[in-house]
This record gives sequence, C-alpha cells and structure tokens, in this order.
Amino acid sequence: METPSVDADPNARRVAATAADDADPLASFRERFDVPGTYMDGNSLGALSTDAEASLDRAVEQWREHAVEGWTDADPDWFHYGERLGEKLAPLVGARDREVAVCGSTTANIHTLIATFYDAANDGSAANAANPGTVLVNDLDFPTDHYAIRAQLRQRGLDPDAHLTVVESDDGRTITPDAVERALRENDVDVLFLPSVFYRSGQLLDIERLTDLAHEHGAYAGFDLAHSAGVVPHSLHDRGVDFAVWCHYKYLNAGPGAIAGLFCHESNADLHPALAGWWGHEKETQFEMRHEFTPAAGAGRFQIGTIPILAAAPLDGALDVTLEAGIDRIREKSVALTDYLVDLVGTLPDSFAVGSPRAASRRGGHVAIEHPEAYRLTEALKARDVVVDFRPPNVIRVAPAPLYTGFEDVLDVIETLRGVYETRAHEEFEARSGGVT
Ligand SMILES: Cc1ncc(COP(=O)(O)O)c(C=O)c1O
Ligand SMILES: Nc1ccccc1C(=O)C[C@H](N)C(=O)O
Repeated sequence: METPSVDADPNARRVAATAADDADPLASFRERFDVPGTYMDGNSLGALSTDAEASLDRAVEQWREHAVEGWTDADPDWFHYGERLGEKLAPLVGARDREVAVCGSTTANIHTLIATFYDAANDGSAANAANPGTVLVNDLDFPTDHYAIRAQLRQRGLDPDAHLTVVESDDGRTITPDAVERALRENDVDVLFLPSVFYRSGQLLDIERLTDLAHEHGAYAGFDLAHSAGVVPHSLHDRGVDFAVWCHYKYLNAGPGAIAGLFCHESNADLHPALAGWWGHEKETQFEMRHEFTPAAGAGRFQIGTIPILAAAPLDGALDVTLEAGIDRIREKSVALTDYLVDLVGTLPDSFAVGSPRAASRRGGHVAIEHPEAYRLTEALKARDVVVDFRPPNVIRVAPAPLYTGFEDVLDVIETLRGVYETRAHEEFEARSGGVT
C-alpha cells in the first residue's frame, strides 16, 4: 500500500490523502464500526463493530432462552466457548490448535504464566531451587507486568529487587537487543519477559532474535503482546516462543475489559499451572468433581475460573472482522498509516519530535509524538473530537487502527494539532491533575 506524499501545499496534501483512502482495499471495513470522532485511541480501547455487538446480543438472548442449560444447549455452547475462540485466534498469533487459551485478564495471565515458567526453571534441579535465577524485564514496561512479577517473586519468599533483571533503555524510548544480550550474559536469567511493542514509544521488538537469545542462555522466552495482537502478525509457534499474553480490547475490538488471551508452546504443554482452577481441568472429566486436578491438554489448562461469557462474546464477532480483513493486509495498512504520520510530524514546528523508531519494521501500530506540552495538547485535541492519549512524561500517542482509520483521518490529526499549537489553544487547559489518560 502506497503512503501518500506530503506535499508542501496543503491542498495537494489533502488530495493525496483522499486518493490513498480511495485505493485502500480495507476502506469498506470502516462501515462495520461506530467510530467516535477522529479516533486514534484503538491501542487503548478499540471501537465497537456491528459484528461484536451481534455476538454479544446473541449471548444475552441465549442466556434469556436457556439459562443454565446454555452451557450445553446454547449455540455455540458456553462450556467450550473459550476453546473455540482459542482456535479461532490461533492464526493471528501463529499458534497451533490448543496452544491458545482465552481467559482472565492480561495481568492475571502474567501471574499464572510467569509463576509456572519460573517454577519450571527452578524445580528442574536442586542447584536451581537452592539459588533461583531472575526474571528479565525492562525499565520501559507497562507497570502491571512488574507488579505481577514482583508479587510472584514475593510469593516465593524472594526479594524482587534481587530477582528481577531490569534492562535499561539508553534513550528512554527503546531497548536494544545488545542490552538484552548483555543482561542475559551477566545474570542468571530463568525467564525473559518482554513486550512485543512498547506501550509508549511503539518500538517493535525482534521476537525471533530475543527468543533465540533467551534459549541460548538457558532461559524461557515470554512476551506481552498487548500492543501487537491484531495489528502485527506473529509466528509464536515457529519462533519457539515459550509463552505469551495479550488483551483483546485494543486492536481486536472486543470491548472494555474483554477477556484476554494466552499462548503456551506445545513443547511446554505438560507444565502444571501455578494458578490452577477447575476451568483448566480436562473438559471430559471436569464435572466428575474429583479433587485431583487433571489439567486440560494444551493452553486450556491455564484457565482458572468460569469463562465470563459476556466478556468473551464480543470477541467472537470482532474476530470475524479481523480474520476477514486478514492480519497481513492489516499490518500493511498499519505501516502505511504510521509511515504517513511520521512524515507529517516532520511538517510540525521543531518542538515536536517522533519518539517511535523511524523504520516501520521496528514499529508497532502507533506513533509517539513527543512535546513538552503533550498533556495539554492532548486535552485540546480531545476537545476537538480528535481522540488521542497522553502518556507521561511527554508523549501524545496516536494509533491509526487500520480497520476503521484512513489517511485523511491521520492528516486531520496533524492539521488539528498544528492549528491548536499555532493558536496556543492548549494553554486554556489546566495542567495534569490525575485521572484516566
Ligand atoms: C503492555 C500491557 N500489558 C498489560 C496491560 C493491561 O493489562 P490488563 O488488561 O490486565 O489491565 C496493558 C494495558 O492496559 C498493556 O499495555
Ligand atoms: N485497560 C485500560 C483501561 C483504562 C484506560 C486505559 C487502559 C489501557 O489499556 C491502557 C493501555 N494498556 C496503554 O498502553 O496505556
């Protein structure tokens, strides 16, 4: 897909953006979504599609009709709802059947998988158990990942400060594979756990290389795909990734607080879940109600409690949209949109900087625009129905979600931002005082 040229003449710029939208093979998908304003926050909460609404409505109707019998008589039945969604999701992350489960939240899934893999690394030998290694993370992570991992280390009677290896960023935006390699060499790492895409800068890490590095140093490799699932294709099975987690409420458009997803490579399929629960029991014998836990085959064993059908149902319809569009075409459009955005930031005054990698191959689905006034500029944009978000200390995040965003929308963001800045309209807004951003 062609990225529109950024002409010096504003009219020519507009014409190029419109032409790119006209040529966009995914343009018609927008009609299936309700998109509030110029919406660039699909990496926080994706928009509602008619498909997601229909599958949610269907679950509500089946509840009305079947009540408890819905576990078996609903269509599709609720008892296997998670397994069915896992199979539907598998191609989006490059997994085999039974390597994906749909359950819990990203944070809960980090708890169970970090604990499971950390224990697996340490139960293996007496030497390890006596002197457990570390979990490798980095200082740009989304905070919940650290909260969960630290809590798991504390649960094991360990000092989290001594058992976390935190790779430090040189520039406050990105992490280099060399820094990760150095950390692996200098520490006894049991589990590497990194994001696929950084929530702030949008840097896309090289999962293949990092997985190989982890394995060369005797560590498991796990990833938080929150900012890539549904916008960047993955090959988790073929790359030998040990485990991964992600959410469905961002680029997969399954709604606020939607059920999350996880991957466990089939080579690790025999691990005992650290946070076991009856929904992870072998399905065939689950209702025999034995106190002995027989884990389900594959990733399904990491489910804990009853699947929240109403938080899972919108994912069913939402996945149809993404699968129909095709993850490779989605990525292609995403790259064109973010390339265009990066080019347009170059037309803004010098106080604006691109905080994301320039090379599209190293960038996820969003772009970080840095500015000392980022917070008030974000507020001024939102007041003009341009929905972006602010991430401290100085980032305006702009995520053109490919299923419902076009090139003219991207141009509108930048022209609105230029107008706000030139008229100093952002100065009418208060400095940051807390709350959801
Ligand atoms: C990288 C990353 N991990 C985890 C989360 C959140 O996890 P949860 O869905 O459990 O709130 C987010 C965003 O909310 C995120 O960006
Ligand atoms: N779950 C949320 C609930 C409320 C507000 C934002 C979120 C986000 O997901 C933020 C996102 N993870 C981020 O990268 O900032």
